Amino acid sequence: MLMGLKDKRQVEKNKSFFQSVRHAIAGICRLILEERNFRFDLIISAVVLILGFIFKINLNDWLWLFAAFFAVIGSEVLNTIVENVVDLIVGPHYNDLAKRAKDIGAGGVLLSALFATIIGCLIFIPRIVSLIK
Ligand SMILES: Nc1ncnc2c1ncn2[C@@H]1O[C@H](COP(=O)(O)OP(=O)(O)OP(=O)(O)O)[C@@H](O)[C@H]1O
Repeated sequence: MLMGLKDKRQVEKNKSFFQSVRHAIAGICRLILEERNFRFDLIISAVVLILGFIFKINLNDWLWLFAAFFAVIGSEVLNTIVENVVDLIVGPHYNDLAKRAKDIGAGGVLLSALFATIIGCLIFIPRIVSLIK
């Protein structure tokens, strides 16, 4: 009980590799439970994964899909960090620099989503077209 409480309010460095991993997993759980956009990205990724199996795409296409997937996830993680740090600093007050930082973070996510959409279209549209023909 005391250990758990101590762990919850820990501010010093992690003492072991397993403690680092435990905190990293807690971070991933937070992303899934608290970030709607992150959940949306995971659902889209699952759909694309299923499409990849259905169309039997090749290794090169899989590599591009994973690159796109991690680009979106990575930018979503960075955006969430920016949002949290900005909220920590300015709190619930309007601030021009806060708006600037959050809008730029959101812009990064949008750009990576655009990159992922282009990759998805380049991989799947020709296959869907040849299926229809
Ligand atoms: N403290 C602030 N000062 C000025 N503008 C702000 C502030 N907080 C939020 N905003 C504006 O509101 C927008 C949304 O805020 P925030 O990113 O916190 O919400 P969100 O719903 O978590 O966003 P997302 O859809 O990216 O998850 C920001 O992009 C920014 O334009």
